[in-house]
Amino acid sequence: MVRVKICGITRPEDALAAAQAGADAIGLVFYPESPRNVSPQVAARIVKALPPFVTSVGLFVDASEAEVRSVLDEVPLDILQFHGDEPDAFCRQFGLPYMKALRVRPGDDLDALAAQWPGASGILLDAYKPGIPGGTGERFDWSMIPAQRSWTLVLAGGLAVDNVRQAIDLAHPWAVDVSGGVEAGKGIKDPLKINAFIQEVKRV
Ligand SMILES: O=C(O)c1ccccc1NCC(=O)[C@H](O)[C@H](O)COP(=O)(O)O
Repeated sequence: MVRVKICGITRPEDALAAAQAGADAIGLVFYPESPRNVSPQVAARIVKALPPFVTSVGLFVDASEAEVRSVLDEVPLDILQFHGDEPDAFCRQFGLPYMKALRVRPGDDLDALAAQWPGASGILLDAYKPGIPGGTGERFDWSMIPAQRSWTLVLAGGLAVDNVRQAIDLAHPWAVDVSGGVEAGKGIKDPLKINAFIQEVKRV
C-alpha cells in the first residue's frame, strides 16, 4: 500500500480533511518565503487537531539549528523534512527521523545523491525549479528513478489525481507527497481533491 502525505497544510480543518480521507501524514512548511508558511503557534494547533496515527512532518529550508529547535519546542512533530543544502550531520542532530528532499535535474545520479544522506529514513524526490525549493507543482522525469534502490522513495512534484497512478506504476514509491494538486488556492486545500487523490492512490 502506497502511503500518502498531504503537504503544505495551513489550517486545522484541512488537516482533518486529509486525515478523514485516509492520509498517512501531513506536512507543515516552516519557510517564511512560502505562501504555505505556518507559524509554530498555528502548526501546534493543526497538530493538536489530528487524530492518532497521522504523522506530522515539519519542512525546513536551510533553517539554523536554533530555528529548528525553537519550532520543535512548540510543535510535536514526528518527522523532519529538509529542502535546502542541509548535510546529513545537520539533519540527524534533532533526534527525530528525517527525510531529505532532492530536487531532480536532468543527468542527476539519484543513487549517488541519496547516498549522501545515509541517516535519512526517506528520500523525497521533487522537481527542480531555480530559486524555488519546493511546492512548485511541477513534475520531473520519473524515468530517471532507479528501479532497484537501497533507499526509501517518497515521490513528489506535480502529482495530482490524473497522474498519480502512472507515477506509482512507474516508480513504485514507498509514499507519494502532494501539495498543489489538492489545493483550491495556495495553502488552501480542497477536501474533494484530497479525497479523490487518496482514493486513486489506494486504488492502485
Ligand atoms: O510548499 C511550499 O511552498 C514549499 C516551500 C519550500 C519548501 C518546500 C515546500 N513544499 C514542499 C511540498 O509541498 C512537497 O514536498 C512537494 O514539493 C510537492 O509539492 P507539489 O508539487 O505542489 O505537489
